[in-house]
Amino acid sequence: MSTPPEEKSPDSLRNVKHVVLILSGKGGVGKSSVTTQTALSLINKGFNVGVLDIDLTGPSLPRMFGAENKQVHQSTRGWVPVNIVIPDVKHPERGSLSLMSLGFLVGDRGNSVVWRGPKKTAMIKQFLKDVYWSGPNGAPIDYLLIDTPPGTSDEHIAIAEELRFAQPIDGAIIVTTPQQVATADVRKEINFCKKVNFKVLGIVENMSGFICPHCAECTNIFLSGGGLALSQSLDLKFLGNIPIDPKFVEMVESQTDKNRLIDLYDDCELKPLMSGIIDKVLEQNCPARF
Ligand SMILES: Nc1ncnc2c1ncn2[C@@H]1O[C@H](COP(=O)(O)OP(=O)(O)OP(=O)(O)O)[C@@H](O)[C@H]1O
Ligand code: SF4
Repeated sequence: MSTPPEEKSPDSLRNVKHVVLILSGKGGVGKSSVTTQTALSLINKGFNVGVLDIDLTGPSLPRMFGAENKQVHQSTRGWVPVNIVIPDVKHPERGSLSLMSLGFLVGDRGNSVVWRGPKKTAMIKQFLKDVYWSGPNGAPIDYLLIDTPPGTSDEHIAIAEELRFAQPIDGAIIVTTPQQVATADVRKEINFCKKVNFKVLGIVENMSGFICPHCAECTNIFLSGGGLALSQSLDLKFLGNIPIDPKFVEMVESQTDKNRLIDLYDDCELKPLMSGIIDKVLEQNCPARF
């Protein structure tokens, strides 16, 4: 018997090899920053990356990538994401980056979206189905990163339902902060992954210490090490710590068309740390979707 059309894997993911979700129990722990840096790291390792910003309450990725004024358009194959990084002769080792965010559709960043459950769910499902993902010249997207809203809400259930037909997906990176690891939110997020059968690729402890802008020394202003302890107690992989680096925020704010985040990030103290974190994800050798 053939599969009913609504139960097919979303066509938009046909050209996507790996899907990774970025989750956090609470807002403001740096999920979007970790998504951004995961994307930058993967590009620097030569992968073609797609980023889907599904955080409908506060889509922040267009701002992080300095693309707030860019526009998406529709083609016969679906929404065409914004090209943030395309291969260039100066950096042949880099991959590409394309971004789709609700922020491009609602425009003004102050125009926050206050949709009720069913409308949100419908939007998320449409986002997963209707974006035409493709690398340069039709090359496959190696990694699609999905930046989800914080918590385990209706939106997450919608994502899980939609991705059920897009297996195998690699799984989820859980972002926490040193203060948050002791709370129930992270455990809830991990239980959610178990329930919907998403593999936890590992835990990242963000805002773990502070890099001094003067001497680059890292000081633990809050307790550190909770992320590692939590991973050990739940038998999950600990991917690493990312300290607060005021220069990272400065880089995000100082981008221009000629001075892009991908270039500025080369001088960021967080770059090698993030590279090590991503290596720990890659070494898990998750099977590609095709
Ligand atoms: N390691 C870091 N170093 C410096 N600044 C950081 C770091 N992580 C996050 N930030 C900053 O903290 C703020 C909140 O981070 P971010 O937007 O990534 O969090 P979030 O969890 O995605 O939030 P939300 O739930 O609102 O989407 C941003 O201004 C970001 O630039
Ligand atoms: S780490 Fe402390 S002592 Fe060193 S430069 Fe920074 S603020 Fe000053």
